[in-house]
Amino acid sequence: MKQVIIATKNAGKTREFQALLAKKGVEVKSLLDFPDCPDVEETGSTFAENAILKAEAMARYFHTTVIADDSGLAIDALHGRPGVYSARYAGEEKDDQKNIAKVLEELKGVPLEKRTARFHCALAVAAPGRRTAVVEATCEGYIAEEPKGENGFGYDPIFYVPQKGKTMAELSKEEKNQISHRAKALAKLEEQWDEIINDKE
Ligand SMILES: O=P(O)(O)OP(=O)(O)OP(=O)(O)OC[C@H]1O[C@@H](n2cnc3c(O)ncnc32)[C@H](O)[C@@H]1O
Ligand SMILES: [Mg+2]
Repeated sequence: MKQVIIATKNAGKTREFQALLAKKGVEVKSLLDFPDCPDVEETGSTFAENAILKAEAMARYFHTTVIADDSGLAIDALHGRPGVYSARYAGEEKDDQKNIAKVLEELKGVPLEKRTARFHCALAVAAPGRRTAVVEATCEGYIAEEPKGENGFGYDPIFYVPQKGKTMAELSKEEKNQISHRAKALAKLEEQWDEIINDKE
């Protein structure tokens, strides 16, 4: 069985990688499968730096190739916030509802045309003794006036995708995986794929 470790403790990201990589016949393990693995401090100032920190720490820990995802939402009217602080925007407890409420409060009274935003995803591939590779992608949209939809995770209920006429949380998993920042970044790893996967008996 082909396998890859994604260095994330986020259940929503894990589900998306599982769906995206199932098509290739690759089994995804995330850090949720390894409850004892250490936390990595995200001290970088960019998505790429944080993805590299997480990937390299976990490649050392597991002695094998890992992919890390650092992602978040950049809102133009908020000068790019929440940005690299997306997970903890409303506090250390990483509460999606509180993060959404904080963003909507900050954007109160801002008209739709000024509510432009994008999701960013940086994926770092690290392996012991190898130079770490990074790819990045974005997905453009608007911040809705109120949350809508039950699918996805994080800021998906307030991220309006104009070409679909829906929020990201109203899209099916398959639809999100056709357009998302994460899917686009993963596609950029296509050429390196044979070196990334581990063959397990
Ligand atoms: O660091 P790991 O363990 O991967 O998990 P995390 O949740 O802390 O992940 P990040 O540090 O990359 O923070 C990303 C945050 O940005 C948001 N985010 C990222 N991708 C998203 C997506 O596809 N849809 C909605 N929100 C997303 C969400 O709130 C995440 O918690
Ligand atoms: Mg994190």
